Amino acid sequence: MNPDICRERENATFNTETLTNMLDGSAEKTRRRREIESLVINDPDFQHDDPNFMSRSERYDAAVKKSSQMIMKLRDYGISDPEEIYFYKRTARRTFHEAFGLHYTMFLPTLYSQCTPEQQKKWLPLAENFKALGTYAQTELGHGTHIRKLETTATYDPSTQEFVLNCPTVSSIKWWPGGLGKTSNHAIVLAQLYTLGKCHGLHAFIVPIRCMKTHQPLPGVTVGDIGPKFGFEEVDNGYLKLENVRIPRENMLMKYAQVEPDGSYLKPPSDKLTYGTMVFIRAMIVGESARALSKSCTIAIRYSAVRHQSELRPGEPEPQILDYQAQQYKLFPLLAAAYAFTFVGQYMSDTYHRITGHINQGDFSQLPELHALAAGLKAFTTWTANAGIEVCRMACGGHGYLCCSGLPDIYVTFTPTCTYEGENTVMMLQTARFLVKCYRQAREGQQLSGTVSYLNEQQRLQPQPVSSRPTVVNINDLASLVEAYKLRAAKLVEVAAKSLQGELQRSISQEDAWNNSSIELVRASDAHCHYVVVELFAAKLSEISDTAVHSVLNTLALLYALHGITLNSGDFLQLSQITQRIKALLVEIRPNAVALVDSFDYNDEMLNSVLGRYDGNVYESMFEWAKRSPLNRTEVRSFIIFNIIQKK
Ligand SMILES: CCCCCCC/C=C/C(=O)SCCNC(=O)CCNC(=O)[C@H](O)C(C)(C)COP(=O)(O)OP(=O)(O)OC[C@H]1O[C@@H](n2cnc3c(N)ncnc32)[C@H](O)[C@@H]1OP(=O)(O)O
Ligand SMILES: Cc1cc2nc3c(=O)[nH]c(=O)nc-3n(C[C@H](O)[C@H](O)[C@H](O)COP(=O)(O)OP(=O)(O)OC[C@H]3O[C@@H](n4cnc5c(N)ncnc54)[C@H](O)[C@@H]3O)c2cc1C
Repeated sequence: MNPDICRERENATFNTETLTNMLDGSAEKTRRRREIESLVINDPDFQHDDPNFMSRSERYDAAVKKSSQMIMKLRDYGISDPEEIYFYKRTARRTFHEAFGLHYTMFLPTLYSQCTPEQQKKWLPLAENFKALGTYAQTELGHGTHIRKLETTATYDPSTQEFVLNCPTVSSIKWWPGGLGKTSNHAIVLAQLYTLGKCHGLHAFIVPIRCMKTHQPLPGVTVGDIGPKFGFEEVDNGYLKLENVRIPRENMLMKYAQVEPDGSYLKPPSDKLTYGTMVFIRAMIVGESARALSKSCTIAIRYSAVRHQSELRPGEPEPQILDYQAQQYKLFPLLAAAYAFTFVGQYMSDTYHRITGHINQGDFSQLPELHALAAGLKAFTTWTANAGIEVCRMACGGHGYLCCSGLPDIYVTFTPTCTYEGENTVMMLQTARFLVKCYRQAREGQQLSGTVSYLNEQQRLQPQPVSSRPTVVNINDLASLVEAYKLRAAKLVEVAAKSLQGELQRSISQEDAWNNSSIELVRASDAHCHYVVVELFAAKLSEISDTAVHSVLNTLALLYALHGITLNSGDFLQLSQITQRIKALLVEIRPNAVALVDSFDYNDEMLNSVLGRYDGNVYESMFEWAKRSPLNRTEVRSFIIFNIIQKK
C-alpha cells in the first residue's frame, strides 16, 4: 500500500464505513451491495482485458456476450431486486454502457408504464425473458428535440384492424436509438397517429423489426448501425426506416389513449403521458451525474495524494499535489457537488416514484412539477458533472489523458447525457416555462406547493421587487446561504418573467417574446435548480446523527454553497470575505479528502482506473497496463516501412 495513501486514511477525522453506510442507507445494505459486487469481481467470466485494447466490433461483441452472461448469472443467483441488479450490472460493465442497455432503461419501462393489462400479459413475458429485445425509437434524422414534428406515421386501417407504419422521408428515418442497429428485434416506435383521416399526434407502438428466430430484418424494415461515435462504443445506436410495415391494432400502447376496432380514437387524460418514459430517464440521470462525478473525484483525489510534483518550499521534498491550494480549489468543490448530487439523486428518484404512484391512481396534478424538476435537475447536474469530469482529468496531468486513468472513458460515456433525454438548454427552458407560470400564479395570490413555494414566500414577505432587496449572508451558516440561494432564484424568476412581460408590451408575439427572453429564462431555471440542490444538501445534514460525519459534510455543504456564489457572483452581492472563507474550508477538508472519496466505496474493478487504485500503486500498474497494449504484442511492427523509407 502506498505510504501516502495510508497516511491520508490515518488522518481522517471520521469513520468512512459510517459514511458509506449512510450513503447506502444502512450497514446491511452496504454488506449486501459489497456481496453482490464481489460476485462479479470474483467471476473469471468478467475478468477481461481493457476494452480500449479492442476494436469497435470486438467491443460490441464482448458487450453482447457480457449482457447475455449477466442475464444467466443473475438468474442463477436468484437476484431479482432492481437495485441489486443495478449493483451487479454497474460492477460488471465498469464505466461502459451495456449492449442491452436500452432494453432495460427504456423498452421495459415503457411497457410497464404504457401498456394495458392485456398488453402487459402478452409482452412482459416476452420482454422479461429477452425473446423480445427492444429499444425506444423516437428521434429521427430531422428531429430529436421537437418531437411534435416527428414525421414517422402510423395510419390505422380499419379493414384489417392494423396500423401501417411509414417513414415517408429521409429526415423521418429513426436515428440514434440505442441497441437498434444490430441488437434489438423490437422497437417502441413513436409515430404520428392517423385514424379516420385525422392526426392525433404522437403515440407509441410496438414494432417487430427483426425475425425472432433468424434475427434477419423483417419485410419493409431497413435497419443498421449509425457508425462510430465519440464514445458509447458498446452500444449499437442505429437507424430504422419503415416502409408500409403493418402491425396489429393491439400493438399500439393503449393504457392512456385507444383506437377502437372501427378506428374511433379515445383520447388520453393528458397528451403528455406518452412522454412519460423520458421523465423517468431524466429523473434517473440525476443519480448518474452523481456517480460519474464521484468516480472522477475518487480517481483525481487519490492520485493527487500519491503524486509528488514541483517544489512548495525550496530544498524540501516534492509535495503531494493535493497540498497545492489550486489543486484543492479544483477538486474539493467538485467533491462537494458529488455529495450534493448523490442526495439530490436520491430525492429525485423518490419524488419520481411518489408522483408516478399518484398518476397511476389517476391524480395527474403533480405531473407538471415532476416534468419541470426532472428536466431542470437533469440539465443542471449533467452540465456540472460533465465539466467536472474534465477538471478531474486535467488535474491528473498527462496521466489523466491515458485511457488507463479511467477518466477519458468516464467522460465520453457521460457527456451525451447533456444531449440525450432532452437537450439541456431545451430542458432548462421547459423548467422556465413552469417557473414563469408559477410566478404569475403567486402574483395572483395562488398558494404554491413543492419546490416553488418560495415564490409565494417572497411575494408575501416583501412585496417590493425582489431585486431591490439587500442580500445579507452569514457565510458560516448554511441556513443563511440557503436563504441567499432562495432569494437569488426568486429574483431571477422575477427578472425572467418581467423580461417576457416587457417583450409582450412591445406588442410582439408570445413566441418571439419567449425567444427574446431565453437567456433570462435559462438563468432563472439554473438558479432554481441550484437553490433546490443547496436546500436538499442542507436538509440531508439534519438527518445525520454521527457528529464526525455531520461535521465533514457540513464543511462540504458550506464549500458547495460558497463556491456556487463565487461562480455566480453577479447574482449575489459579491461578499469579499467569501474567498477567504473558501480557503479556510479547503484547509479543513484537506485531511479528509481521501476518506471522503473512499466513502463512495468504489472497488477497483468498477473504478477501472490505474490512477484511482485503492492501494495507490499507480506507476507500477500503469507500466503493466501499457505493456498489455496490442501495439506491444510484437517488438517490431512496421520495420518494413522504415526499411523502405531508409532506402529512399
Ligand atoms: C440512465 C442511462 C440511460 C442511457 C440511455 C439513454 C438513451 C437516450 C434516449 C433518448 O434520448 S430518447 C429521446 C429523448 N428525446 C427527448 O427528450 C425529446 C426532447 N423534447 C421534448 O421533450 C419536447 O419536444 C419538449 C421540448 C418538451 C417540447 O414538447 P412540446 O412541444 O409538446 O411541449 P411544449 O409546447 O413545450 O409544452 C406543452 C406542455 O406540455 C408539457 N410537457 C412537455 N413535456 C412534458 C413531459 N415529458 N411530461 C409532462 N409534461 C410535459 C409542458 O410543460 C407544457 O405544459 P404547459 O406549460 O402547457 O402546462
Ligand atoms: C449517445 C446518444 C444516445 C441516444 N439514444 C437515443 C435513443 O435511444 N432513442 C432516441 O429516440 N433518441 C436517442 N438519442 C437522440 C437524442 O434524444 C437527441 O439527440 C436529443 O433529444 C437532442 O435532439 P437533437 O439531436 O435534435 O438536438 P437539437 O435539438 O437539434 O439541438 C441542437 C441545438 O439546438 C438547440 N435548440 C433546439 N431546440 C431549441 C429551442 N426550442 N430553444 C432553444 N434552443 C433550441 C439546442 O439547445 C442545441 O443547442 C441519443 C442521442 C445520443 C447522443
